[in-house]
Amino acid sequence: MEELGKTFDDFLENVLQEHEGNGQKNEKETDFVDMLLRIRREKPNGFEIDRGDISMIILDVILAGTTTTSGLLEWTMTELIRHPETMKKLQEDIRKHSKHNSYVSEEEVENMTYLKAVIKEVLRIHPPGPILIPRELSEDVKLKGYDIAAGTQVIINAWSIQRDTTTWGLDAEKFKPERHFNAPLDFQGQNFMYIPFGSGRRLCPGIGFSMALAQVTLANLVNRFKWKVEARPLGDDDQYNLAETAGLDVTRKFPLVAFPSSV
Ligand code: HEM
Repeated sequence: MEELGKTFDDFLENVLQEHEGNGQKNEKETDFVDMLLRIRREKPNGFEIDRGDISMIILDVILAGTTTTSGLLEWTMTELIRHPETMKKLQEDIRKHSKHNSYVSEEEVENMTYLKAVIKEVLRIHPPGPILIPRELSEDVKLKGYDIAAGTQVIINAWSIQRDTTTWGLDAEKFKPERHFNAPLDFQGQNFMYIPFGSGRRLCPGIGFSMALAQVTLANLVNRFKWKVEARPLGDDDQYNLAETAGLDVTRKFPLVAFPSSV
């Protein structure tokens, strides 16, 4: 573990040194690290950040922003391959809104309501961060007849909240994007039956970034190719495809191996 920490510190140090070497040459500033370095240099809002803060922000983005988004895409492809009808409807939605044959743009994705419902549904039954960030109570609380003392650590199980049949109905375990049509649920965590990005002060700050990335990547993967997985010779495919890892972020236990062919 110490070794890993040292390697990571070296990696962050190299990234910073390389970008500091760029100075102000990167005028377009499309690079996230250059942008942070400019904020440190120019303090545009009177806000100070130091080199240590920048390292920690880069670390946050790498730790919190990579497997969550790639896991979401892997679960989405898994569910689409398990549900060919949904895959077909999604392809129709994409083709209806996209002018190009070769790619789907970020602007076009904005109008794809079925695509958004598919992603919402995947975040409901496969939330990549299923137990949120643990909270500690700052004062004694009485909740639904339970006394919870100040200092108690509370773990919120979004995974099970989002599969609760009392709020989601008897088919809560079923993958059904249509349930999000005309539903007012968003990702802001104000409706506690749906909290894939958490809620309150610690709400995920990466919602906009991860949604933009996931939507446009998914639209292009589905629009351009037909996808197929190899049938497993024996055993229950669902048990294999839906097995989850354990941990703070939860991905597929057995990676998805899918083969594209042209449409
Ligand atoms: C599908 C993608 C993602 C999902 C499902 C997700 C989910 C979550 C969840 C559930 C939390 C805990 C919120 C809480 O406890 O209330 C969280 C926190 C966080 N996420 Fe994300 N996240 C995703 C992508 C990203 C990305 C792309 C970034 C950064 C670029 C990011 C950065 C963070 C950070 C820094 C925190 C900690 C916030 C804090 O403690 O105040 N996440 N995320």
